[in-house]
Amino acid sequence: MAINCLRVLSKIPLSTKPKSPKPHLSLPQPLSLCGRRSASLSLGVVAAVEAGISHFSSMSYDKELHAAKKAASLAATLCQKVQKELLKSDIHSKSDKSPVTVADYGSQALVSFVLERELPTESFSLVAEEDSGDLRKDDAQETLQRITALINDTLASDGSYTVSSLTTEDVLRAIDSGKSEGGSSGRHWVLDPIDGTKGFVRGDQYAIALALLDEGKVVLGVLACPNLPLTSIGSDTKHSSHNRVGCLFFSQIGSGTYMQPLDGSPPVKVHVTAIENSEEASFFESFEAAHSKHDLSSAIAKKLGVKAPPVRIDSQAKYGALSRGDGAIYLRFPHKGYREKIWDHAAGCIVVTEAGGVVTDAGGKPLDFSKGKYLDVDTGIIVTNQKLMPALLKAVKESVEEKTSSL
Ligand SMILES: Nc1ncnc2c1ncn2[C@@H]1O[C@H](COP(=O)(O)O)[C@@H](O)[C@H]1OP(=O)(O)O
Ligand SMILES: [Mg+2]
Ligand SMILES: [Mg+2]
Ligand SMILES: [Mg+2]
Repeated sequence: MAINCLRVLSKIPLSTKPKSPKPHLSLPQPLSLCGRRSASLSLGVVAAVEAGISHFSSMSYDKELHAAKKAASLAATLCQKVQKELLKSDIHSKSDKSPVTVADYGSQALVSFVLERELPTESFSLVAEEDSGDLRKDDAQETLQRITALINDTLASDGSYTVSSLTTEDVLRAIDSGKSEGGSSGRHWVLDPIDGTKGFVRGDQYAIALALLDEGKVVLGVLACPNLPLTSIGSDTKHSSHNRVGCLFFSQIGSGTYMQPLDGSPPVKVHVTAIENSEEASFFESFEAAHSKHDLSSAIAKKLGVKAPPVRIDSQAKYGALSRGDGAIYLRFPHKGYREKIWDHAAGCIVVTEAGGVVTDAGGKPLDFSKGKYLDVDTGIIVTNQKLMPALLKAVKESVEEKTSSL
């Protein structure tokens, strides 16, 4: 079915914006996020902001967005095939890491190949999670052949490219296109070919997360979430095994966030929740306790008077769910020593901010994607709507201080 769906998707006109979306605020992120475009800004800052507005909002990234949607959708098809095989196999082989390796590399090579094909005139820079080092080893040749066959099958069933089959060398080269370091000048694609590996192996949530940086700023993002139900997964919603799954979220700076089924049905504009009372809020966090401190999130939620239990799911699907109002808050506090990477947040961040949300570190600073592969964040990452952010920041600050002083 996914294959037919991709055929449908590829027939969607180049412009991915539906006919009459009401474009909302197109301020550059750091200021629009905090709603701080006030009289207290100096004239110099205002001038810089205006310059930022005209630079980014006058740019159209339609062509790049079309390519990104196509790349992420094809990668999703490839990952779905692998996950299906993985889940068919017995418990013993579930602990075998190779299926997920095949999907990680396959997804990265496919995205890289599609972007280069769709945008042949643009210089191509990709910052991505995987590299081909291990695949070039002698004992990995069988795996490399499996990956190559999987990519060729996926491209053949889509039918949009009249390429003769890719060779193993083409695949290695496509994976290694992802070796860029990113940074504050020029354009860089940012890719997590499978975000939420643990969820992928369990048969739960994962995402293919692709974003574009222009001069250090995220200007578009696409999140393909093959297992995410099309309807809400909030704490107050009843889950049914009949729910249709497979969501594609996409955003372009200044144009809002849209969600469409991965089967290619038309997109709808989405917004974060309008909840103002933190007692009514529910929050998302990692499924894996090793990825985020659940005890700290509970302390923060308690301070805010949150009644609903946490919704724990893997990957940047959390950002997607938040962008359509399934929950109000996302809390992420990695354990000491872990450094966040740009590919784990770039697409999610624009998907939420263009849907009206706010993404900052625990100190209230916007995330800075211009420093290379890593994000330097204070303590953690918090996400909510504009109304709840002041109370959330206060609760985070107090809870972090209490935790530190109790050590
Ligand atoms: N020790 C860790 N702490 C925090 N995040 C981690 C850790 N190890 C891996 N990750 C990354 O966290 C993200 C998923 O977290 P979660 O699902 O909990 O939100 C993924 O990007 C995952 O990488 P990967 O892309 O390899 O899956
Ligand atoms: Mg990741
Ligand atoms: Mg990954
Ligand atoms: Mg990984």
